[in-house]
Amino acid sequence: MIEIDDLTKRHGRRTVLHDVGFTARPGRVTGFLGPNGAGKSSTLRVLLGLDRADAGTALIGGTPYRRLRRPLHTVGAVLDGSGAHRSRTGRAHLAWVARSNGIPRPRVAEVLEQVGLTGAGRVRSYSTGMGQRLGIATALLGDPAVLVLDEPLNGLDPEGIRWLRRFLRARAAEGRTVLLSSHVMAEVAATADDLVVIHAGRVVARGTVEQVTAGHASLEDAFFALVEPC
Ligand SMILES: Nc1ncnc2c1ncn2[C@@H]1O[C@H](COP(=O)(O)OP(=O)(O)OP(=O)(O)O)[C@@H](O)[C@H]1O
Repeated sequence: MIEIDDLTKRHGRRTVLHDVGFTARPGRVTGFLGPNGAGKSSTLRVLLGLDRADAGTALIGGTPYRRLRRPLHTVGAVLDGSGAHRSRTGRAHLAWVARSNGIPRPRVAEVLEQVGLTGAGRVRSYSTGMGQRLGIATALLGDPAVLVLDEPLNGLDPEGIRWLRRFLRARAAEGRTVLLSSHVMAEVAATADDLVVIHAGRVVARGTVEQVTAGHASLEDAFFALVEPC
């Protein structure tokens, strides 16, 4: 479970998050949707302990990230690529992360299998989709109940997008909490159960996909009705 309450974040005199609040629940994929600069990454950075909020709370399983005793076992995050060195193999990268977090080595083969990267070589030869899968494999190492992905669809081809949609749905079906930020509306509508729409640092809608799109032909229409000034 992810619980975000009244989050406010300022950079200098500019407020980039205004009382942002929402919940992402276990067993569901929550789409975090908004145009560029809306505040998605800022929210996720606070959630993942990379930045401090000026006010409000962001909890993962009831605890702020910085107080988690075993973060990799609680939340898996995919932010900017895999973070792997290009001259390493994906397997070597995962083995290194596992070792430095006290995760048993056999887990590496399990996560490689889960993301379909078993036979892959050095990271420098990876496509965008493979890099994304390696990031996801890294996030899964600690078998966390919560997965957070920031713009995971960027640069993926149709096959990669389909794979990711099925993969995230399967993780939610296992009872995990999946939070997925994106500005790709049609894909989010096809993947998510719940939506949180953020615009100019404020949550402008939240609810199930059906609730947020009610009265509109598509999520795209609902989105523009929410974010465009009348
Ligand atoms: N370190 C920083 N200093 C100043 N302003 C910042 C900083 N980080 C983010 N911002 C501003 O905060 C606002 C929200 O940015 P954020 O990256 O959270 O948006 P986003 O919804 O993730 O957009 P994108 O899809 O473009 O990544 C933007 O106006 C951005 O310029």
